[in-house]
Amino acid sequence: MTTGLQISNVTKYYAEGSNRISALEKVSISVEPGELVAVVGPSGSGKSTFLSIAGALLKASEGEVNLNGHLLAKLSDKELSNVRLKEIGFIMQSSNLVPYLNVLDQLLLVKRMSGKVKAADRTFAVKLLEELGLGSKLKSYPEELSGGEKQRTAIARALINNPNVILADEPTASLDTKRAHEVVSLIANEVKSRRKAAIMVTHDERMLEYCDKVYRMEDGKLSLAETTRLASAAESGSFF
Ligand SMILES: Nc1ncnc2c1ncn2[C@@H]1O[C@H](COP(=O)(O)OP(=O)(O)OP(=O)(O)O)[C@@H](O)[C@H]1O
Repeated sequence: MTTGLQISNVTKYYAEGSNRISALEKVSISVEPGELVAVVGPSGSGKSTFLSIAGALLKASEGEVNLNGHLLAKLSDKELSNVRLKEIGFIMQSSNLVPYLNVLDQLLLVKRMSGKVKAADRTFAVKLLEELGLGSKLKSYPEELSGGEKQRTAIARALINNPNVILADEPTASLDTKRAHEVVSLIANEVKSRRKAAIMVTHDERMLEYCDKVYRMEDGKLSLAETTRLASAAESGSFF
């Protein structure tokens, strides 16, 4: 079975009155297990549309998305929601934690949504939280956590169902530099050690050092950024 994420020639049109605007044009990318790729690009270039299609939240107008061996266009709505729950871990800009659940229960809630919570699930949740430096915070509520701790809880929550694909949308948007490095290096470690295929949309050039490849989205077209161009552009601040 093919694993990871393969997106081939995906085009997305939005209807706007009688016009249609094309938000993505023949976008192709392949992300292997254990690989973390970044997607950068200006506002309105198509990054959110791209991540929504990769995450089975939006259907492509043309082209093919193969997620972990599933051709998304062939799945029913029920099958798609199952794929989102069990095979994709989403990490968003803000951690979106449930205010009245403690850290451990944030993870167990996700397990509960996909079936009964077993003793092994609880053990795995504790292990993940310890791995992410939250071993002493299992019983803490979101309001008692720092921004970085909240985002680390969100990373653990994204991993609790052991998905093969991780999609992160600006995961450092609400963090200071130190916390941002902490969070992205933890994402990179989990991606490597647990062999996830991961895409991170980011505006934050400081985070690119953790990524295996950097792609640039411009006017709905995705291209691999050349390392040399990237380094010099990031230095001059012209890349974003
Ligand atoms: N639901 C929609 N209906 C019509 N047009 C849309 C819709 N969603 C996005 N667009 C348009 O598609 C293009 C790509 O938008 P998208 O949100 O994917 O860009 P983005 O790179 O994520 O931007 P940002 O960095 O500001 O979040 C833009 O021109 C946007 O106006």
